[in-house]
Amino acid sequence: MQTNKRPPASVLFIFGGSGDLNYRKLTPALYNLFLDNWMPDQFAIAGIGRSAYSNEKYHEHLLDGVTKFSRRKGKQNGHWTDFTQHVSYLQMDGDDAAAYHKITDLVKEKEEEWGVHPNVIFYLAVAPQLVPSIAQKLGALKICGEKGTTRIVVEKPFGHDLESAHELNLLLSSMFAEEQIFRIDHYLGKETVQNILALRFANALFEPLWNRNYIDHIQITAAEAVGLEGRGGYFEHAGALRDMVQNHILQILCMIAMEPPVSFDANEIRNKKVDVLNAIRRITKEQVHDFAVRGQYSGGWKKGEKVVGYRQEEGVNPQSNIDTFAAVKFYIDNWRWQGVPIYVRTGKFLNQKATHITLHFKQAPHYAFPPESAETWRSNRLTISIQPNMDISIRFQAKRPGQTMMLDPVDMTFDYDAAGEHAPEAYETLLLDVMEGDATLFMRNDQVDAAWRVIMPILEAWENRPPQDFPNYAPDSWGPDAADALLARDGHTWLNLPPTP
Ligand SMILES: NC(=O)C1=CN([C@@H]2O[C@H](COP(=O)(O)OP(=O)(O)OC[C@H]3O[C@@H](n4cnc5c(N)ncnc54)[C@H](OP(=O)(O)O)[C@@H]3O)[C@@H](O)[C@H]2O)C=CC1
Ligand SMILES: O=C1O[C@H](COP(=O)(O)O)[C@@H](O)[C@H](O)[C@H]1O
Repeated sequence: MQTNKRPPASVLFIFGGSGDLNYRKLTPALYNLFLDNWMPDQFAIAGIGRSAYSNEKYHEHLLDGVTKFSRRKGKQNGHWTDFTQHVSYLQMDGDDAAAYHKITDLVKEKEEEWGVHPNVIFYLAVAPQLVPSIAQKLGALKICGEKGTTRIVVEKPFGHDLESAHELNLLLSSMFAEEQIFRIDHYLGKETVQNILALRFANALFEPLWNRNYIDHIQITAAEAVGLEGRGGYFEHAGALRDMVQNHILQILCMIAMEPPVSFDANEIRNKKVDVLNAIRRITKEQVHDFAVRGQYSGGWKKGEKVVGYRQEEGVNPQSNIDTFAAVKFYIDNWRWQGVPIYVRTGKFLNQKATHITLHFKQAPHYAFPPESAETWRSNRLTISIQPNMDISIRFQAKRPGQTMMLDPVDMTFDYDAAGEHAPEAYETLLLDVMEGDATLFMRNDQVDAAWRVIMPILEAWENRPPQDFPNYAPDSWGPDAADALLARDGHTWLNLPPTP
């Protein structure tokens, strides 16, 4: 085991301890932190839910998730019993204020056992509508007065729209100081997303080109090959624009477009990011049609298997107008990005899982090579692949070997997978940051508000104007034709990278 500077003693309460997020992501991440020797010397994790579990059954349930979803794929499960010494289950209803003594009792017990006052972390991995009720009850607990040692982690989506996000922010800040509130967006914990800052600001090579003088347009794709995976009840209240664009995609856009930070202080990074969100040109409701495209998948075939359409999924209204695909063209009105379109798209049941960002460079001002080789002239681009590939690739023109001056596009690639032996999962990084109290990779209240402000006109226009053509894309495709038209109008096409072998 490596020696790490580990966080102080901590008790972590996971509301939603019996839920999907904890099963798939949180416990596998915590177990990996334990295996990599990042967990504190003294720690306790308590899963919370209404379902009945003995500690033993709870551990079995969690081990199943670890075996299926951990990046270690079941390897090193031999240390599981040691890990579970720290894990318990508290059966309680988050709406029942009288049950909250179970929390203070456990904290007291650990305090006595360890002889120190531990950090207390409340992770709210529950449906958004439960968050205010739980947060209110937590705020009333005596331990929540311990500024700095008590933290609350709130999962996305943060609110349902600008107004509800604003109300939730008010509620949380009436009980917790801003530095105690961790609004999570797991994309910010992804290694390759964090590497955007290193690429841009640790190298003198790219920054001089990173602006409207050299960049023609930018594309951000966050395509998913999976469908709803049983989350129909949630998705019916969300849709792709709320689920992915308002948070993950806008956060990536901020990292691509932000000005160089003076330091890596959490507030400095967040200030620079919020500047980007505030500079995004507001689309008026009347313009939405020209700037945004929505889609919903039909039934059909996916990799040889018959699948139902969105409207036939469990928990979905058979006449649902919810978007399972969204594409938007943004402009950033500032000196760096004026006039550079930024196209973003996301969707369920698309052709492949692929998240990548591409900066397409402008053509060289004069082409002195034979016209036969001009076909691929436009191909200078820099691609940052977030997942499943983790790499950065630069495409440029090179001479084709031979006696004639013919050019071909070639790629020079940095493979992040090969460099970092065991890249931590996003939730590992973020949970460790919470235990350490580092909020750099979390959203501040004004960032959340600003992101909602960007998408509100689109949401409102879509809600007021029901789509006439849903369902409008087939599973395994790249979304509706209108998404291609959005770029074609500007003379561009979406970059669809070849699938991972
Ligand atoms: N699943 C995922 O991959 C992702 C989820 N998220 C977010 O995480 C949050 C949780 O999602 P997910 O885990 O999928 O949802 P689930 O429906 O799987 O889990 C919900 C959890 O909430 C608990 N719960 C519900 N009502 C109460 C109550 N009154 N008191 C105490 N506990 C309660 C449930 O436990 P019980 O029924 O036992 O009471 C269950 O553990 C959501 O905000 C979601 O958007 C974000 C990113 C990815
Ligand atoms: O937050 C969410 O993200 C997942 C996609 O996450 P990824 O890390 O697998 O790219 C998405 O499926 C889900 O709908 C959304 O709520």
